[in-house]
Amino acid sequence: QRPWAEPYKIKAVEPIRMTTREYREQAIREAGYNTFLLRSEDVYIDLLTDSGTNAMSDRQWGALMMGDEAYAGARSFFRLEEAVREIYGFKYVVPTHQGRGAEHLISRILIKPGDYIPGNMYFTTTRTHQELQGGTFVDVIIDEAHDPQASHPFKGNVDIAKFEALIDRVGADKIPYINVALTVNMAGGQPVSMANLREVRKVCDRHGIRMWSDATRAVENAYFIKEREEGYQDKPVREILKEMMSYFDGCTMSGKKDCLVNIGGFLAMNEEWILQKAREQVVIFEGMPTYGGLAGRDMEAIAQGIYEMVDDDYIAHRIHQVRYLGEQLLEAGIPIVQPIGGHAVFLDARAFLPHIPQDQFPAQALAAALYVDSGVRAMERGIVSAGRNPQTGEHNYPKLELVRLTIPRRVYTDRHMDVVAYSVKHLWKERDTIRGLRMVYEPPTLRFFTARFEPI
Ligand SMILES: CC1=C(O)/C(=C\N=C(/Cc2ccc(O)c(F)c2)C(=O)O)C(COP(=O)(O)O)=CN1
Repeated sequence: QRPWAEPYKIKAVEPIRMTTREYREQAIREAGYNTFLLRSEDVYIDLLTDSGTNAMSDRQWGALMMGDEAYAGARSFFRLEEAVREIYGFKYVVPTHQGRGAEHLISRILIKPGDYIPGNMYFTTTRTHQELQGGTFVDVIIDEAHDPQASHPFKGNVDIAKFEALIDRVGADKIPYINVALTVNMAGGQPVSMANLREVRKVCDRHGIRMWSDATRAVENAYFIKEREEGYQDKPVREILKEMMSYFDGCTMSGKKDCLVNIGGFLAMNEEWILQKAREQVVIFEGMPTYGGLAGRDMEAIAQGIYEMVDDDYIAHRIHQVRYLGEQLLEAGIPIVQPIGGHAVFLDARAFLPHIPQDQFPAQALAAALYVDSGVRAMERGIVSAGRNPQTGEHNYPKLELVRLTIPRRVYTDRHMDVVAYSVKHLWKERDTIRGLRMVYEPPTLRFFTARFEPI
């Protein structure tokens, strides 16, 4: 079996350095045991996020020089529009500074106070913008998604019965749209099948409910359909993505993931009245509709990234690199979310640290311990990220208490993955020495970004 190699060669490098353990113990203390508060220069291998941390290609860097910085009607906007039309298939697009800019616009346009927005598991910024408009997020994902060890091939699927039960309970006129995330970040980067998209479309058509996508990692989703769904093995990912998006009325997009850029996003749609509304709103919050908070050069980079992201060799390598890390941990008997997701390996912190109760923040403690052990930065995706219930003020207690090892695109080699695996295996042997944390500073919203902790 010929070994996998990256389908690219390196043209520029950015030195990284390993620090000492005592240095890292000091650094994590100063960062309040919150990996978000570490300085990048103190991080050896940065697996905090795949958002905006991807390497651009020579063509993308070259495209920056072609950026048209005209305030209105920039050429670069029309190149972005053309790429979205060709690859995603939507008629209209409004650029935004990043994904949550698009979430903000669509929430303001479609959600009225008292509305319900069903979705396949929550995402932090998505739910926050729905709640800011007086909407209530309702989780309609299949039960398997909440079980880290359940090995369902499409754990991101919408549970049609749950969706229809919500419609029966509150009425279709209280549901402006269903938000289908492709893939489902908080479930472990899990995909939705094409068959499920068709079923959701049928329910939406029957009740006149719009079908919206959070298409942030839709190319990874397309790759899983190619691998796992009958009839798609011989189709290029580009074709699978186009079919997936054809079931939707529109999408929000964080270009910082699939589209291989460091900043940027967009709202895309097929209905002209939504385009009109988005153009009215975007000038208030992001900028003219032909730049939406982005420089012309950013739009050029996104357009080029949209063409590169559907290259079959590129996406196959991307998915396999994540799997390469996950499989090493599975071989060592380390509990991770299965099947291995598209953008990250998720450690099951509840199973990793059964001696730490959830309100002592096991995933937060594990992420901090990993950094001290090896300078690898991961992200907490458990009770801290789940925040508090707006009605009761109580912690939300998610079933999934996870540490996300998120692999940026085209940045690290498999040797970096070996270093990460070595460190996680070492921690696994020493897991009984890891202690719980108490939160000593808690911000009111999206607390995980800036909260501070101390060891108990
Ligand atoms: C599926 C989806 C995302 O993954 C996403 C972002 N993701 C990030 C950055 C991040 C966001 C929120 C956090 O709680 C978080 F800790 C990390 C991430 O690392 O995964 C956005 C929003 O896109 P924006 O970041 O371009 O605005 C919308 N939809």
